[in-house]
Amino acid sequence: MEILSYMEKYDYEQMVVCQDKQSGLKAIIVIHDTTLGPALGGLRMWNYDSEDAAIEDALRLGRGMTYKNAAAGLNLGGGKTVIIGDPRKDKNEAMFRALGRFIQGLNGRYITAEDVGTTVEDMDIIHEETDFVTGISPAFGSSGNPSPVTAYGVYKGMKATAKHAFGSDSLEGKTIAVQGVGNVAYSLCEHLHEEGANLIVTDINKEAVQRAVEAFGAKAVDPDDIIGVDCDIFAPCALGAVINDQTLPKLKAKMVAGSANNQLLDDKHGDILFERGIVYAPDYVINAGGVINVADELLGYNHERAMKKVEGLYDSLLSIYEISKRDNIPTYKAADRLAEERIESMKNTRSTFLQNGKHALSRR
Ligand SMILES: NC(=O)c1ccc[n+]([C@@H]2O[C@H](COP(=O)([O-])OP(=O)(O)OC[C@H]3O[C@@H](n4cnc5c(N)ncnc54)[C@H](O)[C@@H]3O)[C@@H](O)[C@H]2O)c1
Ligand SMILES: CC(C)C[C@H](N)C(=O)O
Repeated sequence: MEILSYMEKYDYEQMVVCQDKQSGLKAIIVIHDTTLGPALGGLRMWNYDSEDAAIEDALRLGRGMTYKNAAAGLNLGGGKTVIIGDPRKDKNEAMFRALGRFIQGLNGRYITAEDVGTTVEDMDIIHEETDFVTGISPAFGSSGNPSPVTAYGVYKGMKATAKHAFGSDSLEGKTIAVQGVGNVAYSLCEHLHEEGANLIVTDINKEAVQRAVEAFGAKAVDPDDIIGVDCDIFAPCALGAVINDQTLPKLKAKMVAGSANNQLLDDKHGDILFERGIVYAPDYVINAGGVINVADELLGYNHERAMKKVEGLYDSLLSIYEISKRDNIPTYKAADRLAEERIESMKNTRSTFLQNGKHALSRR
């Protein structure tokens, strides 16, 4: 890919390519935009098919974090890191220590946390080398694993979306197709099961499927079949770009609401959902619970305060649906507009002259 042209098109600030031969670390850190504050975004470890695929994923995810943090009202910019490798086979301590040193070298421009393929234990190792990591063990006064909080936010957001799509926020008796039952989705299924929803699940990991079948009486289907099952709600909770030209014709759900980042392959797929009357919960709004939770660490972690903000995702989504209805625009566009307006308004504030972060006359 033409990296610099892509970065120019979407106005990225920085991409750092990290290599450490001894530990096998091959990582890409992307900082998209720091207008609102340091870039906070998770660390994904995935067995990418190619370096290009990893770079593209890091770039897309980093930009998504700018929008997520802005829409969530956080004073944080957006960034992301990916490590190329199989999280089940290729992890070692030195790899995360090496990455921690690269992150420390950015001097606070980027702060990391968990994403697909990484755990609290990995963050604890990174923490040996840098302060710029969140989601570490609660023993350090940190917030721990963000996944259950992300799941709670998705659950609340799903209820708000159901209110808009079906006229009631009850999920009792609704059939919900869940794609990927990993950390976030398992916890989401607990909430949905408790409320009386019928679950259909899939995963490329058979053990994850079995766990959900046993715990929630979920029906299991093959990964290729999940998109076309008869259901009320499709919940993408695996990887990105699942709403695309191939999957859209098969989709039977009335709404799409899940934890996955970058669910739309392209904006045009959000337009098609809107034209078909399928309510789409903008991914970076509904899945912001985790980042809201880890961001609270920067203030001195307070669980109640963080959860109160996560509860607010219900109303944030209702406001987005209101704008979408009023202005007859797709929901993803309504969300983008809110995020972009916040960033633009702060750009102006940031342009006020300060010398080394201080008032110009502060040496007197
Ligand atoms: N962890 C968080 O707090 C958080 C916060 C916001 C967004 N997200 C996003 O939510 C999604 C899930 O994150 P997670 O932390 O639960 O990750 P995870 O790795 O625990 O779970 C993802 C699951 O998806 C499965 N999967 C991958 N490809 C699949 C496919 N093609 N079909 C079916 N299943 C597939 C994996 O086997 C895994 O079980 C990701 O897109 C992530 O970026 C996570
Ligand atoms: C900061 C982390 C909790 C980020 C999370 N993986 C997300 O995509 O929002």
